Amino acid sequence: MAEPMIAVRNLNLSFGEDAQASQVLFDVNFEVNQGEIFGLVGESGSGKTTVLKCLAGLFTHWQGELAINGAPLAHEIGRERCRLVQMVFQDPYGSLHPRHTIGDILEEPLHIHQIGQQDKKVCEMLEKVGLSRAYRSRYPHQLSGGQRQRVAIARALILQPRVLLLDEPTSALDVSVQAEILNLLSDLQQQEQLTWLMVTHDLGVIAHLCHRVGVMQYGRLLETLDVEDLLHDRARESYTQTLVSASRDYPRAAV
Ligand SMILES: Nc1ncnc2c1ncn2[C@@H]1O[C@H](COP(=O)(O)OP(=O)(O)OP(=O)(O)O)[C@@H](O)[C@H]1O
Repeated sequence: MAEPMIAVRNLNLSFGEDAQASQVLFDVNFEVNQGEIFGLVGESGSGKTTVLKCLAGLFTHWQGELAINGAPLAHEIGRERCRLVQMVFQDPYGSLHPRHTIGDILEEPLHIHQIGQQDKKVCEMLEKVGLSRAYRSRYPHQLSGGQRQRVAIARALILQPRVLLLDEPTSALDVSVQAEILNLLSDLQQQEQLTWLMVTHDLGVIAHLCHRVGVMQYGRLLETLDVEDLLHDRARESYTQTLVSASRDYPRAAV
């Protein structure tokens, strides 16, 4: 059988030391296949973002095994990891350098990885995310929230990663632009057959994009299930059923 694109095995992580240590991930296990979109859901503080940050190399003191396409990830982040795994953050306001132009922001990863044809690649990537090449000379504060998130997505994709990690990619955006960004993400995923792991609170986002879902509570993965089973009340765990019904009662509340 083919290796999963993402493998998370017995992932544990604590913050602090000795008596002050607080464990936030407990033996988290799941796999995501090539081309699949896997959603992580669960209440605030359950550890979803922490799992993404371990895979992205933003936390390095985890224990367990992480692998991309069968190759184990080292704890320290290297250049190769950046080419394999990229992350899009929730807040497009905070994630782009305010004094760099959009052109600089998109060229920087190409420069670091010594990839040629930078100008051409930046223009192609802008076009892919629905922005004209005129945006290259603009600064982040001159863009709308939706346009900034398009730039953040372009920056994440410019190195052609195998895996994209998305942390609530639409929740900081105005409701009117959320659907635009979701449609863009969905188109890009189909074109590139990328593997995605995304954190979301929004049942609508899960229904629109995800194939399978992992449900987290208190740092543990309670169950994984197909999105169809989640949406049709076929979850095994009563916690999952409660999350889904809470989200139906309050469509924009936490799932
Ligand atoms: N750098 C850190 N230092 C100490 N504790 C942290 C740190 N980052 C996260 N935590 C703790 O880890 C736990 C899990 O946080 P995490 O951000 O992964 O939750 P989450 O499920 O993504 O929540 P949300 O949906 O609110 O983003 C929380 O209790 C949080 O306080």
